[in-house]
Amino acid sequence: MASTVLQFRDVSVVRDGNSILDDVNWSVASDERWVVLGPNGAGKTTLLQIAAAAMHPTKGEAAVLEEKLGKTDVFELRPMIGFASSAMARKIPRNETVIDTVLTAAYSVTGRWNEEYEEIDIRRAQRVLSEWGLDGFADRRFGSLSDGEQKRVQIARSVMTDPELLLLDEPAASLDLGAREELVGLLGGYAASPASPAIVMVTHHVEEIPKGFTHALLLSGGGVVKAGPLAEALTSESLTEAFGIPISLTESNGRYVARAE
Ligand SMILES: Nc1ncnc2c1ncn2[C@@H]1O[C@H](COP(=O)(O)OP(=O)(O)OP(=O)(O)O)[C@@H](O)[C@H]1O
Repeated sequence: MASTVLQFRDVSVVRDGNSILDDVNWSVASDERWVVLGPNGAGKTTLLQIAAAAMHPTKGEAAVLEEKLGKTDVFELRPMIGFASSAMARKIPRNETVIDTVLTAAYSVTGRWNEEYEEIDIRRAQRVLSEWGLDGFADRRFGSLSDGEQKRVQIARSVMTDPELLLLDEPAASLDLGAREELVGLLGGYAASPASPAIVMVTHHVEEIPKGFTHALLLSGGGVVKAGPLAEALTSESLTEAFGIPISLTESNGRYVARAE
């Protein structure tokens, strides 16, 4: 049976007197795959920070993997959460090999020192690399990879620990069309597997929503415009409201295109 991996009740975040998130109510079940959309400054990254147990709400209550933030040891919680973001990627040493970039996730570090890795971890890292289309890349230096390959390594790293919740902050940002489609295809396959964890992906573009994603959360100005199953929450009307311009959304075979009217 599905469990609740995220439960936000009236969550607000205030910084310098500004409300960054405003009374957000949201819940994510273990078998759901969410896309989070909204204009620049809507609060998407802040929402992910709370989901990652990296930030506490100023007001309200957030539970992550059924543990209330503020009443649990976040250092025990964080290894159960996979998080791929450009901020995380910046911490990966450029000269780290791809296999070590993924392996070090098992030890919650970036940059291999003198750790001895278990054979079981090495085999898992090789399997994860293969799942993300990175066969033959194990000995390459992270900094020598293309943007698309680096993004896939970041995701491989974030699923290495077999997390119960996977958070992706703009995984397809800066990718060319071919690399984007390759990543979206891999994410779609991953999302469709019942063995995969709950996924929350922030993106700026509906074109980047993989098939197999089930729910959408639209944010604007720190507040929820719409949240729910994709077919109900992701519409021309909700995008128009979130972005403040008339937007027309079309869906074809599980993929989306949006443009201003
Ligand atoms: N520590 C802080 N102090 C003051 N304001 C902040 C702080 N952190 C974030 N903000 C502001 O909160 C708002 C929401 O930021 P956030 O990064 O969550 O938005 P976002 O939806 O992820 O934006 P983008 O799409 O541009 O990445 C922004 O206006 C940002 O400037």
